[in-house]
Amino acid sequence: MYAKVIVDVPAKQTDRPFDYIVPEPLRDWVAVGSRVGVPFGPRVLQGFVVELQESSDLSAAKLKPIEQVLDLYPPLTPELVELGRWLSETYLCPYIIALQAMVPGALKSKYERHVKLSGDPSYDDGLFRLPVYDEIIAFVQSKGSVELNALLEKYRSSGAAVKDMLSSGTLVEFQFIKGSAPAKTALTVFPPEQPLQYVEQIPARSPKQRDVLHYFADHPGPVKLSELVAQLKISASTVKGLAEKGIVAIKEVEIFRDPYAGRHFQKTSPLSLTDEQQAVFGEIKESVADQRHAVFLLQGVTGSGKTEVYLQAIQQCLDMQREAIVLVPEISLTPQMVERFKGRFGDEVAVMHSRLSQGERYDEWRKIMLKQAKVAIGARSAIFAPFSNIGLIIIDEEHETSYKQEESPKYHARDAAIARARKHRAAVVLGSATPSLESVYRTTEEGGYFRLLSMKSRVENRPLPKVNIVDMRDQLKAGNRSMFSRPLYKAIEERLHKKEQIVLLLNRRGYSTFVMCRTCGYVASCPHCDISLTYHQQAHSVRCHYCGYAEREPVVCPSCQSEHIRHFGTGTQRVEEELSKLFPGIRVIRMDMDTTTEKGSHEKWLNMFKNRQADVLLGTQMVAKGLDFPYVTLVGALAADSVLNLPDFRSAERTFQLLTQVAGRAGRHELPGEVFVQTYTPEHYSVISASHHDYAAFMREEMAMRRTGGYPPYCRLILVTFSHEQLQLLVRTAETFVSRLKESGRDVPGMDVLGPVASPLARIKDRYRFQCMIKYRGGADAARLVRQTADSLQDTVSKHKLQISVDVDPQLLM
Ligand SMILES: Nc1ncnc2c1ncn2[C@@H]1O[C@H](COP(=O)(O)OP(=O)(O)OP(=O)(O)O)[C@@H](O)[C@H]1O
Ligand SMILES: [Zn+2]
Ligand SMILES: [Zn+2]
Repeated sequence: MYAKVIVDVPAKQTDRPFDYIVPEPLRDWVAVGSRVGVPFGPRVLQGFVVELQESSDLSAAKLKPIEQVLDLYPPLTPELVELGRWLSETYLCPYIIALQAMVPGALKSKYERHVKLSGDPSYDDGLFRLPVYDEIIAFVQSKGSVELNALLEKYRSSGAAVKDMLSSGTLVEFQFIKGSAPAKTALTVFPPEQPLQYVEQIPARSPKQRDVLHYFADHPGPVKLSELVAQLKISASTVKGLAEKGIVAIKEVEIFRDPYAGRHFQKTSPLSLTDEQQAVFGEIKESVADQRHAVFLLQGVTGSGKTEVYLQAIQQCLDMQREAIVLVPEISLTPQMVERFKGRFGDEVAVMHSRLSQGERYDEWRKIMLKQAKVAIGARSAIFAPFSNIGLIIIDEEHETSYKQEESPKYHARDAAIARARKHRAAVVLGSATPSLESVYRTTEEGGYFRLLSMKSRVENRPLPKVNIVDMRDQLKAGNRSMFSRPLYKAIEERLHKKEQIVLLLNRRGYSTFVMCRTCGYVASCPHCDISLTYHQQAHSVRCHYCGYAEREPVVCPSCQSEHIRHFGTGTQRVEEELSKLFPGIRVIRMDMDTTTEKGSHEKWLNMFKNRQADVLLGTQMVAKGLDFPYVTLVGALAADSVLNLPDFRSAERTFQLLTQVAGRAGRHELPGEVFVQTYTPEHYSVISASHHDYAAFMREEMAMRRTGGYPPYCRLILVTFSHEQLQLLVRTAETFVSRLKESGRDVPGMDVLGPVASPLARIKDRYRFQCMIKYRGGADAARLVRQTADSLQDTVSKHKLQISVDVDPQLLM
């Protein structure tokens, strides 16, 4: 038997399957999707089996055997192996990168450098050696092989000897693939069927052993040894004594690290649906019941009860013995959200997100693999949950940009979901109050086969909050230089008085705090990137958000030596300071990148707010999504235009989405809500239609703009970014690329190559950046040409370490 293996070398030359012999003893272990160790040149590399064959086109004499199989069960299903191919072709990345993206981090290849003895250690070359040489030889021999770092650690003062032995060939180095992430096990006690039957056999001087038997009489079934010991206040040797007598058995059993262990989830039952919910649910249910592939775009206003529809649709799917995946944006994957799913489906839910430790993530993934979980809920990468019988995939807040991965493979989870659902004949539900234009377009005859479902009112006909637009230019004219307009100020005062709660949104991007000299206008900027440094209060430092460069906040201007240099702008920290000044005693919770890095902090803040230990929840986009707190009656968007001014054709869409989402946090329960949107561009249609909750009006206007401008969804885009330290070489390569692509794309209808131009972020980490944009309609022709053209520049690229990055359907144009 032969296997085709994709090896772990993400380069153009190796981006194809290589044939290997499957040796007899490994036959039962190797399957499509197995992770294997294979010899490749002088090394042993990790790879994935993508095909098995009875014969090979190459002669067996030329082929090498697979050396090891790394996991008990293949980490990828054949369907995922196939999806990997689709990802690599669609998003133009090496196949291995796509395959690795689908397995948990704990399984990503880790190579260790090991050493072993080259030959017979007793061989004496007659040369004088320090005694430590013999010690090292004896040590390595006793172990067979040793990790190089461990050896150097042990013989710390004899590093030179080790090096010497490596160069003389006494020791040889080889690479060793670290095997599968260790599953965690626990000693577990298995009781006999009739525990009390054995009580007589226990001598009276061992009353504790009798206690154990009585315990099992009341609690039949296996129990963790540690738990039993703690419960009965006995020692482990008591239980071992019983095991030696053959009364109980102690075995090592695999356990899952449960990130939600010890947490009780209130069991919930299905709510009776509103008419609108019922209508929507009916359609989804039918498609799930018929095992028919369909994509539904569910547009439901904030608070219309989309989540309840998801829950009932999942129930339907589980009833049919099929599995479900729920994607939510990372920042909405709050404990509140998890609770709603765990509350309904209990232990059948596996949760996958980046705040879990690698071990926890791995165990959640294994629960799916071993069919102990039927529902996977997680951020983007949960779309690769290794289920084999998917009935339903839900993508909540489908418009979110975080569904597009920024690193290779630059996939969009929405399209990966559709690709998977097709194979499984599953239904896809894309839910949002503000669906993306791309998805809406695909509900039209011209654009695709999505079906539009909508829910226009909130549950129990609660009114949507009243939204007031505040023109900040008027505020300035009236002499108010504060970041709070008069109306918002009054509204906050009133809520504090009534002990109601407030959510304040400040979008960080474009509004972070920078350091400027008032005398000469100097702005502290990163020496490696073309971007200003951001002020951080805690360390009194300034930092670059792209490369991590940091320095102390300057006290004199480096340019003119003036002392009038200080931090400016309205970061969340400044808003917090100003709030405390204006409203002494106000209790503020600030949620941004700085306050939520610690594990569990996100949850802690939200719990405090939920328990009304704070008046204000202040934050970045994090506070705009998914939160459902009954006492929030006021929402303020402090700088609504911060997104609008970004150089991106989606800026109006993003503004509309953000304002709608944050406004949706107010008045979701009995108390009515009110919203203030502070802006310098109150006449903009995205601001006006958000204030009227008028999605249709926004959509009409925005679609027309895109059609005229020739932007998605009326065409598709590929963004190609070039980067290098030398500007000239960079520009020359980018120009060659563009002219070659134009030449080869002459006959592709509707293809347009723009650029090259300097990227909006013109330099990162000392590398200049140029980009070109390809607009096209329809099929994969354009993508194929882009790949070919990039490949034709391969020589320049590898010779000068130039980088070409290709982004199909880009979400960020920086
Ligand atoms: N059929 C129902 N009967 C009673 N209450 C319901 C019903 N459906 C949902 N709710 C409640 O209404 C509130 C809003 O529902 P939910 O959070 O699901 O809305 P949503 O559409 O997901 O909102 P958003 O998009 O703003 O997150 C929740 O508190 C939910 O428990
Ligand atoms: Zn200065
Ligand atoms: Zn930098």
